[in-house]
Amino acid sequence: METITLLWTASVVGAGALYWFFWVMGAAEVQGKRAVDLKMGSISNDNVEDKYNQYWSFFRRPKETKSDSVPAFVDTFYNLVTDIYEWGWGQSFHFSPHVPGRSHRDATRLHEERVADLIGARPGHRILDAGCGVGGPMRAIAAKSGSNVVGITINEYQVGRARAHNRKAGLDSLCDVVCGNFLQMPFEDASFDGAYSIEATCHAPKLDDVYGEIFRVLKPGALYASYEWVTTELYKGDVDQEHVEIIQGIERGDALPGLRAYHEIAETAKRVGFEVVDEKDLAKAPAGPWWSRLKMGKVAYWRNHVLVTVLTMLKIAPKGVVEVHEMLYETAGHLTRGGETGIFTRCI
Ligand SMILES: C=C(CC[C@@H](C)[C@H]1CC[C@H]2C3=CC[C@H]4[C@H](C)[C@@H](O)CC[C@]4(C)[C@H]3CC[C@]12C)C(C)C
Ligand SMILES: C[S@@+](CC[C@H](N)C(=O)[O-])C[C@H]1O[C@@H](n2cnc3c(N)ncnc32)[C@H](O)[C@@H]1O
Repeated sequence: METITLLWTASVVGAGALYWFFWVMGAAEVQGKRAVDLKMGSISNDNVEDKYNQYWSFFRRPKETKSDSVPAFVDTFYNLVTDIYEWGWGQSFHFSPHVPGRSHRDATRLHEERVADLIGARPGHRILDAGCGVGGPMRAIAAKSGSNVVGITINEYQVGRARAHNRKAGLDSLCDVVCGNFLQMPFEDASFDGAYSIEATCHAPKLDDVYGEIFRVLKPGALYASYEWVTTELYKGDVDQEHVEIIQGIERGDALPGLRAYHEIAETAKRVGFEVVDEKDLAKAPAGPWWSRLKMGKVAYWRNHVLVTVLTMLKIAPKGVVEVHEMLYETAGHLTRGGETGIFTRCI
């Protein structure tokens, strides 16, 4: 009798612990994805490992990537990482300056709403989001400004996720999402009243191409704001091997065909026809460090590693997820070092 009671108690406690570990702790972000729901975008379970290996060999030497193939490999990258990003970061795939006393969620929203102010978005406007992810920024900007936002992403899986989130947030009448390449957009000339891109155009092999397309679809006089990833004047790739490793680590783990230098952004914008009204390094004071959120996540990363390993062993998550997760963990280290050394920043 006692043994039965003991076994019964042990199994109830065990089941409770498993439930807590996978479902309660598994929801890394409030309202986020759960570990048991991790898919690898539109890649079938049997192909995840192969796709990851193909991605990895393509981006091993980022500056040598073939321009024409970049969008296809960026698409593969987002098939591999979209669910992990949503699970561990939320619906906005970008960094935000740390705001003392405010949560990450608030800081993210403030950073997104700033875009609506910068481009003067208002009700009746049609605004372009070039590289929209699963639409965190588009929902914040549409809700704040009342404008209609049209997002474009190269990744079909993200289109489905973004549309589902838009419906759930009751914003589907203001937010629309299309699958396409921002280097050749399926939009008429002069058909938008404003545009923005948040940490997305860094995926373009040539910045001229995507800026040129955005300029084409904007009405004359309309405003465009872009949050960019760049190296700073402190980056000394010709003499400092550690600098090279950090920057290549960022490029490899984020599907970037080569980071640009800070000064190239405004130069390119002018070259394609824009007038540059303002530019800023988003890491400079009074902005708090954008990489602090990455540093604080160490315990969560370990828990996530255990979760993906166990789920792969149980065949709930596809083979290859552990490798993708490890790649992201390493990338987080390179991004943190890039921020701390000041050789890498985000600018507008
Ligand atoms: C703009 C881009 C993406 C920026 C960030 C949203 C992502 C960059 C690195 C990602 C992450 C790193 C570590 C992951 C962690 C190991 C895992 O357990 C949970 C998810 C991470 C925190 C993940 C989340 C998104 C990033 C911070 C690029 C692609 C241009
Ligand atoms: C880091 S995510 C940022 C997403 C979104 N701006 C956000 O902040 O949540 C980069 C986005 O750019 C998109 N992207 C990259 N290259 C693209 C291309 N050639 N055409 C369209 N979208 C692209 C990706 O699919 C992804 O949605």
